[in-house]
Amino acid sequence: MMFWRERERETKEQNGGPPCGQVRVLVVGDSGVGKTSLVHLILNGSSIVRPPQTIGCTVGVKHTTYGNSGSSSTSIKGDAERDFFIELWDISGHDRYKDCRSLFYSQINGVIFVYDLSQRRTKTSLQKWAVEIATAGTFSAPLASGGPGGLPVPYIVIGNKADIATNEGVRGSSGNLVDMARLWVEKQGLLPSSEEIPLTESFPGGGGLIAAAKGARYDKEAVMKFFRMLIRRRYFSDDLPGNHWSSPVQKPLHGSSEISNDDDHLYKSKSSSYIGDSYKYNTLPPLPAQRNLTPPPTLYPQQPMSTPDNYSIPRFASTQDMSSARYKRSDINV
Ligand SMILES: Nc1nc2c(ncn2[C@@H]2O[C@H](COP(=O)(O)OP(=O)(O)OP(=O)(O)O)[C@@H](O)[C@H]2O)c(=O)[nH]1
Repeated sequence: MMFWRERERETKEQNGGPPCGQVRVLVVGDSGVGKTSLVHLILNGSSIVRPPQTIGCTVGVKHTTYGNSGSSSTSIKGDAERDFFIELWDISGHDRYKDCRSLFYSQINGVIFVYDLSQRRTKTSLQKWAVEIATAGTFSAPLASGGPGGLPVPYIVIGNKADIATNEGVRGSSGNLVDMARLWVEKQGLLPSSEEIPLTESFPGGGGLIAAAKGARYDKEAVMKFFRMLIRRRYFSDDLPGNHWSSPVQKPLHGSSEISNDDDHLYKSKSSSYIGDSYKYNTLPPLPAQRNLTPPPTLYPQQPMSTPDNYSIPRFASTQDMSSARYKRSDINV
């Protein structure tokens, strides 16, 4: 038995590197915007009814595969399918963790910014989050130029709670609406792709809710594409020195449905609930210290306290939105 396991391991290693890999994604945004709910949905495909308030940071891990034995959209020529783990670091948005949360900004491959479509200030404060991460974080496989606030890794922006936002985007939450949202999250998390969205009568809300559910289902695919893009950048890009499994025959595919351009800092989604933001990028190149950090040999979750590269990188800090109001959990009336 040991013999075969050993042989299998050797074969995989001869095939271009260790059998699995890992990318780290921060999930950030103001308290109560729905980060924990979103992570739970990504990991489990179902809603969480009463998410606890995150204390500091919670890490969830999603398994996926990437390589030529998967779907054509994830294929890499000449490369066997491998296991990858997406670490989702759900950072508490509460102000009480403001001074210590930079502990978690280590070896970042990508960022998911989350805001509440019904609370406009949660969107404007994303710039502040971007500056904080860019200033205090260390990055794996950084981009050649910085994004919002100097952030040197790809990111997506997710507008959550589409079910309670009006077309104008500013309506406060109410208890009933939150209940409706829970119902919606349950439905959209459990629906197989072939199944129709439930009839209008199933929901107390009407067409807007159904549209939101449809949009969210579509965007789950967008999130997976984002993860695959991060895997490709870290492990299959010829441009990044020190990456595992990079070889002339392992060039990234540039399929039309994939996020193939590394300069696409922001993944732009067309759907209603995942909304691309038109950040203006500054033109600062990444500092030498931010150049590609050597990835670890396996994909097991990294321990933030033991990471040797836990240092601060002084970067240009935007003053935009520094005055954004505090967002209280009570504002969403849950
Ligand atoms: N209406 C509605 N409510 C949602 C949605 N997603 C999450 N919620 C609710 O919003 C509240 C806050 O959600 P969380 O996931 O805990 O928010 P968070 O961003 O992780 O909050 P912190 O842990 O404080 O940073 C909970 O009551 C959720 O049920 C949604 O899409 N629509």
